[in-house]
Amino acid sequence: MKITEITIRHLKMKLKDPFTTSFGTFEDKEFLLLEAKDEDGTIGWGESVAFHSPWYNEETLKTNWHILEDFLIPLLLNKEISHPDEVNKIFEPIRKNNMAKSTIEGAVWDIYAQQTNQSLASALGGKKDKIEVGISIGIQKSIDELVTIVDGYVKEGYKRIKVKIKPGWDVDVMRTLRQKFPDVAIMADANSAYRLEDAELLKQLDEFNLTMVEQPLASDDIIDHATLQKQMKTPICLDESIHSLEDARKAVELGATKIINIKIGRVGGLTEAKKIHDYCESQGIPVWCGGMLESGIGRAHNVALTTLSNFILPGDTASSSRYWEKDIIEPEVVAEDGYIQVPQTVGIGYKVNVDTVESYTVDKKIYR
Ligand SMILES: O=C(O)CCC(=O)C1=CC=C[C@@H](O)[C@@H]1C(=O)O
Ligand SMILES: [Mg+2]
Repeated sequence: MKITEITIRHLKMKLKDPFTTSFGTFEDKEFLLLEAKDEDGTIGWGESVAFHSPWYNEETLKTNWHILEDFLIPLLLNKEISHPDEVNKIFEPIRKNNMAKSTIEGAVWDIYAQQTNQSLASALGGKKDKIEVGISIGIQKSIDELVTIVDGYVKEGYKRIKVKIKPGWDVDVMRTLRQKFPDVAIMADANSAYRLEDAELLKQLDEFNLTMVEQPLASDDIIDHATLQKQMKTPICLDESIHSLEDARKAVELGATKIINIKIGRVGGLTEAKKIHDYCESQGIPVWCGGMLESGIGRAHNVALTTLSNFILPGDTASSSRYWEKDIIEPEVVAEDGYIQVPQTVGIGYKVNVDTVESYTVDKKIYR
């Protein structure tokens, strides 16, 4: 396979529900979409999960465009490759910038799956024909509002409820949710809002039988999470701290985590995501697929990855309709009673509606 043309588009899609983070509240999702064409004219799609601002990690939409245009595309364009696993090797001279690397590698995987006449799930070695999914809910104005939202999603059949916590919005919130929903799988995502000094407070969460507490401490930490895990019954799940197989190995060996949230973009692509999955499986560490408010293309990649055997916990890949009035794929991703049927057609398994893509496109550049 030889990639002969790449198109980068900057899309701006209005979110149905504003997304609140430590950086503020976003009404829109702005992200890069990458369309790769090979010498036979086969087209593959990849999505950058880098946000418009560097609040989740150091990458942004603009840094991704720069790294893709000035380094990754020149390295890959018109180079003969036989398998997507080679892309990581070609990108080795470029440090970090995992989300930029993942954007282009995902498109190569899509082309490879089409050329080998199989679904992306099958190309990755996935066997499931449906995947279990949960829902991630942002911080709300009041606990009552949160309870109403959770109630709606539980009634829709989502298998796991993820809520964000931060100092002042944690123990009381989780106590109320557990009282209202005694039998629902509930987890908390702290997005590094706490310090090791908060251990006594975090230990209070052990009372609520949570499935996990995600990334309670610093986004570049492993050692303090190991200290905290020794003091908590609730399993710690790492997200932002894990950028590679090596990070996962060190975290597991140090006892810093009992569960890993795999996000394809954060770890540099599907090849590395699969390596982390396989290592965790060998160590008895369950994994699940995190979300980054993806459009249908990133959502499709997440669905395919989640078909691998050790994705045994529900992920954050909810229905397209939770995020978008109109997604850019047909059919849209639909979770019914907490399950998504895995498309068996070749490639990512969903048709990309290019007219809809163009309707959301605010900037575009073609590289040959
Ligand atoms: O895609 C989804 O719906 C999940 C989004 C989500 O929970 C997150 C996205 C990015 C950073 C965090 O806020 C959180 C996470 O850490 O998983
Ligand atoms: Mg997280």
